[in-house]
Amino acid sequence: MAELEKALADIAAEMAARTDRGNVATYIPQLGKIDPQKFGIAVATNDGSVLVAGDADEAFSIQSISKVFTLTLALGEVGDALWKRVGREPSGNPFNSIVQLEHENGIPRNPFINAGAIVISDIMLAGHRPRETIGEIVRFVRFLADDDTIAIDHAVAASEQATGFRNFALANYMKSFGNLRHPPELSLGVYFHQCAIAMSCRQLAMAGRFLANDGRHPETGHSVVSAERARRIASLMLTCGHYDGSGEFAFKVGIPGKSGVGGGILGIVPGVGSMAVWSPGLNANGNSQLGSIALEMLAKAMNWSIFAPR
Ligand SMILES: NC(=O)CC[C@H](N)C(=O)O
Repeated sequence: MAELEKALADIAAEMAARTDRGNVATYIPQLGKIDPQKFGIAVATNDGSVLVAGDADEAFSIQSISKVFTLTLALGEVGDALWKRVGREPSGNPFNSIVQLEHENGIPRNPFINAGAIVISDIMLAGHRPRETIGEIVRFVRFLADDDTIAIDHAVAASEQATGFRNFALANYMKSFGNLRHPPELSLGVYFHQCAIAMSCRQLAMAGRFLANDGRHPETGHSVVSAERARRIASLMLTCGHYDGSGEFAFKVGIPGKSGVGGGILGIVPGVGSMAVWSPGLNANGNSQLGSIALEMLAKAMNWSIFAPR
């Protein structure tokens, strides 16, 4: 544990000093206001410790990291039927790309690109009003993190709703193929609100624990998903969690991860623990620039690559 504590402190100190911080997302105006100097990191180990460094208790917009939680919920609701409407292959394209949908019958490549996550939101809407589905997502994340203070940042949701022209295009396009069952604006309403959930690194690391622990909530031992499902969700994080930067992240860090344009990354080391990092500046693929570097340093220091023999 002392080794991990030192690794986190060293990483936070190095990251505070770096000037190559990437650029904050400005296409969602509310995110453009965030201070790029922020840096936080947290690790929740399977044996119950939580270690943090930097701004690990400051909430930020989780954005696409929410797609891990909605995929988990939707699989619980409809099971493997979900895969008729969303693929499981890396897209090799930016997170908000529309190009593949035309040739692939409006079926998004995977649940972690925007198009895929909008279909997942549509699946979760079945039989519910948007506010009920949004409530279900927030309750699930609170349960996973063991923290009832987690909430949606409504200014971020409104900001995205007002400027989400790409996402409206994706939703309308998929609707034309029959891959959305509800009016696009309702599926998008769910999607924008899940992306606007605000969480700290500590809360995110806590929420990811079930994925590192064979699908079980480590404290209660209760099953959140089956062990097989936890492995499958983690495998998609590895292959698709960083969009067209997924190969690079797997190559350099070697753990399943999911990024968001708020600058957060959730990382999973099966059997060991869950971790979250936050630095708002993004690289060219829309993934946290220093967050990726920090996780690379941490995985190296702790020998956490999933490809390292245990
Ligand atoms: N990569 C992301 O985090 C993208 C999510 C963001 N809400 C969007 O739709 O553009």
